[in-house]
Amino acid sequence: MPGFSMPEARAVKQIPDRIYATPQEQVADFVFNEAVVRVFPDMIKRSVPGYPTIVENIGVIASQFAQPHSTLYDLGCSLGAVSQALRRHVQAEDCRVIAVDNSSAMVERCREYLHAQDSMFQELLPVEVLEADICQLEFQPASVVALNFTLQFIPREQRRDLLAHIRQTLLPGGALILSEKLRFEDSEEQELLSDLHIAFKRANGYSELEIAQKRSAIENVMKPDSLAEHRERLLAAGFSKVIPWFQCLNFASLIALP
Ligand SMILES: C[S@@+](CC[C@H](N)C(=O)[O-])C[C@H]1O[C@@H](n2cnc3c(N)ncnc32)[C@H](O)[C@@H]1O
Ligand SMILES: O=C(O)C(=O)C[C@]1(C(=O)O)C=C[C@@H](O)C=C1
Repeated sequence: MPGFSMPEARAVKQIPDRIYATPQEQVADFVFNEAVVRVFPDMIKRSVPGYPTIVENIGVIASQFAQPHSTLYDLGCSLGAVSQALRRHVQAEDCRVIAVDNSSAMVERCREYLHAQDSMFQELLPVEVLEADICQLEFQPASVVALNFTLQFIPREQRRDLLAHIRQTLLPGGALILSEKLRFEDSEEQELLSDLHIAFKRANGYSELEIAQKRSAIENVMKPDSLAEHRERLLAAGFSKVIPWFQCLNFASLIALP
């Protein structure tokens, strides 16, 4: 399938993530800084089961919801993997992509990667990369909004307002695509799926030390919700329907319809 060959991804230098490989006296809270930016493509692929499939299929799903003359948002874009997938798949007339992140290190590198995509392909959708807080953003009328592993980093008390704001910005026929790490209310399910996630990381070459230190680094900054919490909050924010389309271990992606 030509759409799945990801030529741009191959052009990105894959520096291995060794950030937590040496013992740290005190593990600092995780931040999306320059050190993380350097290894991010490797880190996210080895940490999130199904990540390449999710990213590519966000492009495919978006192509079904994109409306002519509208904006497509990639919120918490990091290095722009989702923006690149949107540009590979969306054919609707006169669309543009707005990618937003509040990490200046991410934004700088994201712009470089999107320029590289521009130099390799013709007739790509125009893209703009904004350094901004997505909770403070003035949205343009949009047909597709992607939050790919971003909402879990937004303080819990701000999540509902952000989703309500996104709902108000969505055009009829559009969609929000929301991917998140999940937590489970059933303790056996929680234990099994988080053990399997650890096994996934181990199978991808992370040591016990790396896994443990990364866990301490993210526990104060990344707060996953359950599927039921996501569904309730999306409905409370004004979405009419929530459709899970992907789950691998404790990572899932949902389509929410206006
Ligand atoms: C796990 S990464 C997202 C991965 C990316 N969407 C992808 O598919 O490769 C989370 C991103 O959200 C960004 N972020 C967190 N809080 C944000 C906020 N309030 N406004 C904008 N970006 C934010 C972080 O800087 C980080 O780049
Ligand atoms: O849950 C974990 O252990 C993770 O490493 C997950 C996760 C994420 O879901 O965004 C956390 C931070 C990094 O951005 C990459 C992956």
